[in-house]
Amino acid sequence: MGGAINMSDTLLDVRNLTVKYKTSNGMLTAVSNASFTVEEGQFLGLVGESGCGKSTLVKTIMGALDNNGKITDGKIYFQGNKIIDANNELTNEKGKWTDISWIPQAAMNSLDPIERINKQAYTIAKAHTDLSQTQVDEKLKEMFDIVGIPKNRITDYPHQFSGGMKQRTLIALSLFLEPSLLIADEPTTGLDVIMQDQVINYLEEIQDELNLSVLIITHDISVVFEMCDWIAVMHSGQLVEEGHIERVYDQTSHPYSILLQESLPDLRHPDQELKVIEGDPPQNIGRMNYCSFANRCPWEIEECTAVSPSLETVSSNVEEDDEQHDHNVACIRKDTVRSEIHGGER
Ligand SMILES: Nc1ncnc2c1ncn2[C@@H]1O[C@H](COP(=O)(O)OP(=O)(O)OP(=O)(O)O)[C@@H](O)[C@H]1O
Repeated sequence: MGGAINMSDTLLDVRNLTVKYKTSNGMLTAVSNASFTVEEGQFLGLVGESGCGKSTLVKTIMGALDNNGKITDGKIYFQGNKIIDANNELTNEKGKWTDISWIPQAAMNSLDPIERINKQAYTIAKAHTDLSQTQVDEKLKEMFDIVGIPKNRITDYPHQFSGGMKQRTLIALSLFLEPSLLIADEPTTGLDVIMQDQVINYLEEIQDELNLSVLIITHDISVVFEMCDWIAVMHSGQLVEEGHIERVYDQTSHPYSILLQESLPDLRHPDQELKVIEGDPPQNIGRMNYCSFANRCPWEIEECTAVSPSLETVSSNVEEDDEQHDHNVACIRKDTVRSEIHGGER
């Protein structure tokens, strides 16, 4: 788990974002009224099962939404500047691409197999900077050092690396232009446990050495508990729980997060019996004026299908102004759920 961070400036600020896709069945809501921030130096883990809208959120931030996708509400700010809103207006395009670096899902396969790594880095650099090949090589060597690959291997071809090394090469390639924010989509998926561990360790090292902010997108809540300072849990387009990792781990409060935690192996409790989350998320066609988890939720009552719950701070036993311990949950039954699960701890 990541260490304590110094809360300072807000780097990324996503406010009330709703993104829809035009489909043959109507407008599908992929992200509904989502708000969250990434602070300087923070590791935020955005977690949820396949199809919940994680990639849509990231593509929106990067201005890379599919053609049939549209922001219907909300705004995104980066370093205080609005970079995108419902008019798809991009106000800071050049800055955005060098300050935010994105490793898309399955990006390992996007490394060009017939081009040396340092040449690929030069191609990336050329699009944004005036750096020479020699300057690129120097920067890349520094990054190879941080991710634990010998510097002299910057001239290798991708096929000369193992899966974990390729993933770390991608991290190096995404960092050598010194972005403020790295967005890593499923950085450990498809790697074996040892390589997953390596990638996690190197990302932690990067946090220490570069004071970088990282948004990690994953379906694996244990990866988030292992390496992030903050967590945001998403279910079928809605952010359902978010907060400081320690609080969310100790007092998980949204029914989906509770079941998600019980459905995946927990590195701290390897003997725990795994449960299955029954049912499927709804097809969010039209307005989302309901809780997307209602039809799968053991605590569901009629009202859950009649309102879209917003994130609200849950009671905590720390000082009220201690922002680092914020813990927000979008569930109209959160008090009942919390008292059943955590009893007197509330
Ligand atoms: N171009 C598109 N057109 C129509 N629907 C789409 C499109 N892209 C995504 N969707 C739908 O939007 C919803 C969110 O998809 P998204 O890819 O953002 O989820 P995800 O959480 O990233 O899933 P995964 O982890 O499998 O990539 C899903 O219901 C998906 O089917």
